[in-house]
Amino acid sequence: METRNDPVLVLNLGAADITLPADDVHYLFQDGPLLRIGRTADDGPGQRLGHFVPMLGRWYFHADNVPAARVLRIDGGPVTNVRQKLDRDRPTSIGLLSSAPTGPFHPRTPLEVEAPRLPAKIRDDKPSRGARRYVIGRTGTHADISIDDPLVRARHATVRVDGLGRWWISGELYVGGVRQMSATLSEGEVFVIGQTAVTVSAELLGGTARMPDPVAGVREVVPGARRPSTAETGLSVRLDGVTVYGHQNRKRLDNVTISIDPGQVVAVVGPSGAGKSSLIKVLMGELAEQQGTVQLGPGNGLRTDPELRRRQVRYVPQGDDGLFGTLTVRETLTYAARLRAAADTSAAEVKDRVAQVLDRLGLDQLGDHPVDDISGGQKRRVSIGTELVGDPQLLLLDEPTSGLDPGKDRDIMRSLREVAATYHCTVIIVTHATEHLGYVDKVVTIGRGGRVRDAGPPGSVLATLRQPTWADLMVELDQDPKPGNQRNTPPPGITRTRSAPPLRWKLTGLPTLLHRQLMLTARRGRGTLAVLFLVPLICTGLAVAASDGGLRPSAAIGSVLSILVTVAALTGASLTYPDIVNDEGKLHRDFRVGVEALPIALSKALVFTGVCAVLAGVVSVEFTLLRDLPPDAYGLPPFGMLYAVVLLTMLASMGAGLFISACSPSLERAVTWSTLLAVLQVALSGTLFHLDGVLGIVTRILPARLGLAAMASYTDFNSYRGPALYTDALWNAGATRFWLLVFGLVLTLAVAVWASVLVLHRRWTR
Ligand SMILES: Nc1ncnc2c1ncn2[C@@H]1O[C@H](COP(=O)(O)OP(=O)(O)OP(=O)(O)O)[C@@H](O)[C@H]1O
Repeated sequence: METRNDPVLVLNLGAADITLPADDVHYLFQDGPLLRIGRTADDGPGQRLGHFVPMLGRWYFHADNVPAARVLRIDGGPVTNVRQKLDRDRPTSIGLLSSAPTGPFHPRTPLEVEAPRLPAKIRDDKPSRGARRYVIGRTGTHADISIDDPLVRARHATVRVDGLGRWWISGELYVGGVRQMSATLSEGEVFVIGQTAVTVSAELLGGTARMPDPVAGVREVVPGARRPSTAETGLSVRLDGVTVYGHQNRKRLDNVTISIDPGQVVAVVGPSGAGKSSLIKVLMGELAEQQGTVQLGPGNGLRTDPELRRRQVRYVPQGDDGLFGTLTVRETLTYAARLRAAADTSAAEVKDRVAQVLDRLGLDQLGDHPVDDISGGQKRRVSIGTELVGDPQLLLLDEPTSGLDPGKDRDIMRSLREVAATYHCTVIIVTHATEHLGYVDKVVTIGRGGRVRDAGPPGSVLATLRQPTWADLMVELDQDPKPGNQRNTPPPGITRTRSAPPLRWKLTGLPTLLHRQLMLTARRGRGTLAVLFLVPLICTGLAVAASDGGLRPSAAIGSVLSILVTVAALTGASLTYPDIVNDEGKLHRDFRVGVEALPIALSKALVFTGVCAVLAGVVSVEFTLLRDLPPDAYGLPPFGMLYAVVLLTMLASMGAGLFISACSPSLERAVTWSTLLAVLQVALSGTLFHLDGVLGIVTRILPARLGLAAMASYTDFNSYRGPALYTDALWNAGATRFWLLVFGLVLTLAVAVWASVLVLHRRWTR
């Protein structure tokens, strides 16, 4: 059976797919106009172009050299890297230069393909050494080719032009939906930079570019005046025969074919359960089309990189989900703008963009109001504005008018119409509300079973479907198809899974998220903050009352140790267990625009580390002022030991709380798990039970047990406990043991945060 480490590669060089088993390297040869695959490196005749190699569960194509790479096309796109990762979830097509291979292909059987069109002399031409470099960058910077897109950096890529007018581009771009760091493209070919599709055109270079005679070789292109980008904005959408199966092979979408032009406003209507949300998820790349194809934008290809989808498709969730109520409208849009912009965007640019959106959505008077204090309709505008600050190309909205008063829903529909016009953005609205469909260009009606019944201008749909009103149409759609027709067996071999964004350990956006988390924590309200400080203050009082001797050697310090670590452990977990689960909708929204789970989890962990540092200080100072500390040991002063162990116990528990929050589907579930954790930490810290054998080992993952053991080791607790009481080997004195326990707490924290990142990523890509 195929495993992750044992993948086959399916190659398509024409009508038939061929399968390369993962047991060996396979070599690619060019014999004039013929392509063939060999099992050994010198399996000629012909020139060897490179080899396919399976490595760690993936397939790569290694070109033998740059000219060899340049005569090939993989999946219709140029081969610009000598080492290219291949997609093993779909057949990979290989051809020579721009020609598509024809006829069936079999290993070791020569294949007829069209010969390269360029004369050999010209084929390897490069821009001359002195050729001018054009900078592609964001509008408002000093770029030669300026792109009005917040995701484009000031110096995003550079272009040099060769004698054939081909663009040699270096920088992060997407060609055919695949990410590349460099590419060579001819006039008319399309690449995506940031989220914007750009068509290679001499026009963009300033209009005075002279294309020399190809055979005469390379000549420098004369630079002209800087001019605005002619890059396309607003994504076109083409779905062709898209089918998605759900539970028990019921169709969620059935053979959906739709075509939407750039800048159109489209409403998707249909009864509950028809498949509207499924359609949106397919467009976002969160649901795989099991049959058919989805194409976004011009020439993006069908293998759109999930990262590109995150940039190009922007989603406004239902209701207020996705907004932090304690932030002001301006803060909400400012954080959103920063998270949806290139890293080198200045504060002034962000401010400008936010001011523009506030103005266009009629929110400028409400900039300083907390989101909690504005009306439902205004919140919807803020939610739409949250995506507009990123200058979207394709905006998807889930029920933007649900729950609004009549009149307010019309205002929202009207502003979406304006949004499409001013932002040159394609807008797709899923809605149950049919009263204001006059504002849209096209209505897509979906009936039960995920079938598109009609798609066209609002006026024509009712006529085509022969219904007097939209209400009648909804009733009719709800009944279609008759029960029993809905279940279908998917054809064999179409278990296509979506290509989810891979887990990336990138910290992009962390400063913004940290700032936002600080504001959110500070705005938890005076009452909540007071309780946060009072609980450790009062509980430390109990530890003080437990023994006059404090942490001086005596049999009574067991209770003191127990209370101190319990305070630390419970305080730490209580800070975070409700946090992610409460913010899940908002954090998922950040993830959808390209922020990784790592900075999201880390921003919470770092801010709560700061809170723990203060609370551990409260506990340690209060206790030190009122009671004695143990004698010095292991080169660490007693106050340092008390503060460090209380803080690390708090932090490790804070990490465990974060993990619980990341795993829990609801707040109720998070409360249950954190209560269980609290009980375990109190009961199994070591002073209530004699923890030996397996229990003694297993409980070492509990922060309270590690913290108590570290303090017990520092105070040499085993040596003066009463003979009637048990001793625990973990409590023995010894510098190595003490520092190992401290390390154990740090490790618990690190593992908990790491596991939270994994769980969050999985949750958002499932
Ligand atoms: N996660 C899922 N797994 C499997 N099937 C699902 C899932 N979610 C929805 N479905 C099914 O897919 C079909 C379409 O559901 P979908 O949510 O797309 O409809 P909808 O038109 O958006 O409904 P509503 O207007 O109530 O949100 C329904 O039959 C539903 O039961």
